[in-house]
Amino acid sequence: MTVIRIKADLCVIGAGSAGLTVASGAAQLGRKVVLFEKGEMGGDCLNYGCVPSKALLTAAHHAYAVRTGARMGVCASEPEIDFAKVRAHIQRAIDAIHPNDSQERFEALGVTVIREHASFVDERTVRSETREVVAKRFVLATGTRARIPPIDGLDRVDYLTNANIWDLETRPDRLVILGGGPIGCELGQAFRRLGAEVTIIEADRLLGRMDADHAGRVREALINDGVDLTEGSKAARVDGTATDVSVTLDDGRRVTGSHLLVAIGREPVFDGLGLEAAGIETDEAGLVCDDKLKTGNPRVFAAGDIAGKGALTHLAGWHGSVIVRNLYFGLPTKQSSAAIPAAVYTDPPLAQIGLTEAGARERHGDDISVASAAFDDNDRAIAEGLETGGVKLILGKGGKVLGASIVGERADDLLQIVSLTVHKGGKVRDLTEAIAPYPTRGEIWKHAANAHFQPVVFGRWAKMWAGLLSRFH
Ligand SMILES: Cc1cc2nc3c(=O)[nH]c(=O)nc-3n(C[C@H](O)[C@H](O)[C@H](O)COP(=O)(O)OP(=O)(O)OC[C@H]3O[C@@H](n4cnc5c(N)ncnc54)[C@H](O)[C@@H]3O)c2cc1C
Ligand SMILES: NC(=O)c1ccc[n+]([C@@H]2O[C@H](COP(=O)([O-])OP(=O)(O)OC[C@H]3O[C@@H](n4cnc5c(N)ncnc54)[C@H](O)[C@@H]3O)[C@@H](O)[C@H]2O)c1
Repeated sequence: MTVIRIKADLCVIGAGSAGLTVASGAAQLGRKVVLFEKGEMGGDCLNYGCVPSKALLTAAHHAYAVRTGARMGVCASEPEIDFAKVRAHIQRAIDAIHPNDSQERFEALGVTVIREHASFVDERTVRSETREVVAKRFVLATGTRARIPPIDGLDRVDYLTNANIWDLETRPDRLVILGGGPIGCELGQAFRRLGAEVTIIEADRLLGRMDADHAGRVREALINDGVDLTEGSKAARVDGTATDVSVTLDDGRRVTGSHLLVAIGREPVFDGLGLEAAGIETDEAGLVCDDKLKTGNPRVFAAGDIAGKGALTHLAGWHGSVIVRNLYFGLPTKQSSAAIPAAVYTDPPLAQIGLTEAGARERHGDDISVASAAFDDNDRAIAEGLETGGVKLILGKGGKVLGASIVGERADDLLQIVSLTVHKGGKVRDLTEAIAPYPTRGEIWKHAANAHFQPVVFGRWAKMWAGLLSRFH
């Protein structure tokens, strides 16, 4: 086969959230961009991650609302789940978002899109089956895939991962999930609410990176939903077939199910990338790169999951933006300069930004304080009958907001109110200043901030001052 040679300003490998952000930014700035994608445009987020999982959860939460409406006088019987229609709803969501990430859109932006596997042949050349690209700069954005642990017998069972669970034509009857991270919790709750029996096996504690108290609210919700949850035990052995699995735990207990989902974390995708030829080093997390995402080869940058700095779509987008700022705007930007929020879309959802209480204590000892408020003291939450959860503000010296965590209805969106304060290095006082409409859940941040100032605002000196002023008014 003849190989066509191309010269470009930028060559991007991987058309997921990270690669697409860099490619569109550079192309809109008039750079000649070549983008390689060996699989689906849009990568994991659109096809096997965020979008299908959130669409599945939405269907599951509808089923839950039908089941529990009676407490508000809306009576309905147990919902009937048509799994084919649930799948159609997921596909509709993917199809609706697809045009943003499509080959056609990127070609219209002027990007040369090549749907082939790419690999380095030397420090500044990438080759695929039909093309060879020599470029000034390269971005590796090849993502991650499910990490498969070396558990005895696992390789003899047709287990599921986030990549193939969307192919199931019928709902699993009894789903066993290895891992109680975001994937285990979101998919576990979704399938449970859609009628499956679900067991989650978590080696440590559920949602271990999130605030422990707030993660506890998600734990309670999963247990109330009927999820069978085991924390602190690992799978030691797996037996069975694709539709009849048995997992033996390290404490000797046995868990059985019709399907097994492995969701214990991610591993970087380096396959056949020719990294040695390009002089690029790797470690367990991903490509070794500096704070501007430059690898050991000064022409090559890492972006998204493969950079080993976290696995989130908005982080991948931020990486893309950091690279475009540095290369094409001349704005020196470090990837660590932004606080990255995270949300888990269970019911209740859980979200956080900056340091957790535990992380802040580890770093700053007793120099921190925590201001909190609960949704059972928020009028909107009470009116909705959804009072679970609350917020925590983690405060450093001078009231600087070091971090925030929220659990409860719409926590994912509500976090954004405080995200700006954290991002700008703001103080707790900033949260007391804006007036929130009543009754909204967002009032809760002001409530927590006010709780911090309560002893001062209504303290002894304040009373004396008010007494003095009242003599003149
Ligand atoms: C079930 C699940 C739910 C998730 N939910 C959320 C969520 O709600 N919110 C959130 O922020 N994050 C979520 N994530 C994480 C999010 O999906 C990832 O962080 C994001 O997709 C990473 O984007 P990326 O561009 O780094 O990699 P990817 O999206 O993995 O894209 C990499 C692309 O590179 C291609 N590729 C690899 N090697 C080559 C090669 N040699 N040549 C050509 N192409 C190649 C691959 O085919 C792939 O399309 C979820 C993940 C999963 C698994
Ligand atoms: N809402 C979101 O933003 C969202 C949703 C899903 C996934 N994601 C991203 O995808 C990444 C991967 O998700 P994940 O849930 O697979 O990974 P994770 O690393 O976040 O969680 C994996 C969990 O599995 C446990 N574990 C590890 N080995 C185990 C074993 N042998 N047996 C049982 N448990 C074991 C860990 O203790 C951990 O709690 C996340 O880190 C996140 O960045 C994000």
